[in-house]
Amino acid sequence: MRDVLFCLRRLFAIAWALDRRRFATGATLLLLGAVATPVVGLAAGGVVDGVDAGAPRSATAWGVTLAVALAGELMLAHFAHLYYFELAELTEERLNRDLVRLVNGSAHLDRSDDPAHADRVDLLRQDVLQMRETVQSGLQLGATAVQVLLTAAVLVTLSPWFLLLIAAAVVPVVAGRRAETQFQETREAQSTTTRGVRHLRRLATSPGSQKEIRLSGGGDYLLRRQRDLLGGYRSAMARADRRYALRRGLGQLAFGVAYVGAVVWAFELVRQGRASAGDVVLTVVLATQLATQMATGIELLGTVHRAAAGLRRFAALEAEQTAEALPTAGLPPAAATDRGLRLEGLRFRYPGADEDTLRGIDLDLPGGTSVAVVGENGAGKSTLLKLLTGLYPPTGGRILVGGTDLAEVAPDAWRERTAALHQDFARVELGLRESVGIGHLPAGFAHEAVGAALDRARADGLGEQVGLDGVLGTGYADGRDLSGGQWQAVGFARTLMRPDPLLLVLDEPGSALDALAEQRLVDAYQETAREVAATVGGVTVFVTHRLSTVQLADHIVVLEGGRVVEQGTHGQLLVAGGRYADLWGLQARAYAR
Ligand SMILES: Nc1ncnc2c1ncn2[C@@H]1O[C@H](COP(=O)(O)OP(=O)(O)OP(=O)(O)O)[C@@H](O)[C@H]1O
Repeated sequence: MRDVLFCLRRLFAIAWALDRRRFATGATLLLLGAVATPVVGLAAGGVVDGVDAGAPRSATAWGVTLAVALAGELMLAHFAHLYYFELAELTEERLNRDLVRLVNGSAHLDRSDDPAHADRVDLLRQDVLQMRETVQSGLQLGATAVQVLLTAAVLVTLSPWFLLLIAAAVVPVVAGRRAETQFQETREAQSTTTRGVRHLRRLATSPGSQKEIRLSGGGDYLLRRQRDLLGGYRSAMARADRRYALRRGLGQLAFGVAYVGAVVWAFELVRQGRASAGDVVLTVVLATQLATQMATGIELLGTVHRAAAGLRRFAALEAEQTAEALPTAGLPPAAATDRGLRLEGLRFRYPGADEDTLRGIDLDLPGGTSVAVVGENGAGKSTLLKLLTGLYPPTGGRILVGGTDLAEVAPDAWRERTAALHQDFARVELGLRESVGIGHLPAGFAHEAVGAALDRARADGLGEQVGLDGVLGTGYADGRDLSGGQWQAVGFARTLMRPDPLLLVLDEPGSALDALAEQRLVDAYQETAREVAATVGGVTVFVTHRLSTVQLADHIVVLEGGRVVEQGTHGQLLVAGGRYADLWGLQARAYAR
């Protein structure tokens, strides 16, 4: 019951804050409709007693009451629905917004990389979809509770033994709750499977991956994988469903026996002369109503109870995020720095991983320089960039920005001074202006600012082709899909919206570009970096596998197994004849062939 009260308190508080008038009117109409239900029983008994006693006036008065109560029961519930339906929609929307804020509100990305957290967020997305129904169910549950209480009060005035009927009515409630909890546990245990199925479905149907799936003929394989996953899921859920139905059925059976006993007892009271024929009708009507009310109540309780589990998940996430919320306090980063960045004994281990990805990195990156980070797949290059941009806190060592430990700098303020294009950049399917302008909201999507960012990213041609208000992506009827390189250029322009960044980060610009386009992109970046270096002394760090691009950097860092194994200029590293020289030789031979 605690769960149910918690859920109702929370949802009603949101609904009340969103629209008091609608909430109060909907609830009042529902309650009036609830009162009408037991009145139907009283009036039906009154009619029978009136007729039995040969009192036509009384019978007529009760008849009119019966008609009004029946009409009220139907009409009031209908009008109430008009009010609370919209309110429920508003509540669901609000929770959706809260979820987006929560998922994006933590200081670091650690949680997003945790599969258990991903499962929880996935469940929460489904939970929020149910909240609309829950608000309605919660209000109806309140009205049903009033109905049950009134019905019970009337029955008890006939005979205290009818209390047993009410006690029996609790059995299906308890059994239903148990069944619901078990069902929920099974559902949660299956969340990894459902997430997997959804991923496979998206993979097989989304425009982004469909080309590859079709060409590789992998569709059948994905379907088989889905079938296998679903096979296990369905049998687990079918078992849970059967257990659920059995527990609830047994609960209902207990009430059914008590119901028959109550009707028999009413006839016995008449036989003893302690009750009238009208009382028997009243008992039959009310006991039937009680059965329906309890069944409805269990159904509604189930919905609210299910939602309570979701709201608890929500509250837990909220509490965790509040504890880890982006601290607003902290030092501001230096307005300008020629000391650049310094990494001291930097170590990092991903949450849940068995070993460190970065194993003690010491680097000096003076302000105004461009730094290329190279190394084999998995060397830790992208991880290093994530730490520099503050997406993760180091698990050891520190990063100094202009001499100040990054851990002491306000994360928000640091983010405002970094511009980053990651390997898995976002394809923001909105208008070109928004897709670029979202990189720096204070600029207010202004034509000049967005146009300048597109120019700097050398994507002005795209601006002319699509138009600043042209819609990107196939998610819209009038949207236009872009090539991988064009999407990257939009992402690049987005990063260049940031004014005066102290750190510019570019992770594998060549992943979607040909060599020439990558060179243009890096040139554009270098140019921006030079401008920034001249004004604030920013550092540019880029990761690429193309050494033709790397050679232009002021400083080259070679990572291997999370450690710096070499560093220097292109010339110095070639002379040193180490790892970099080997890689250079390999790529030069490949080009010469
Ligand atoms: N979110 C994560 N959780 C756990 N381990 C991770 C995560 N991201 C990366 N790793 C691991 O950290 C190591 C370094 O990954 P990283 O992406 O930094 O390498 P990289 O040098 O950028 O590789 P690539 O050239 O392939 O992009 C890899 O072994 C990878 O499996």
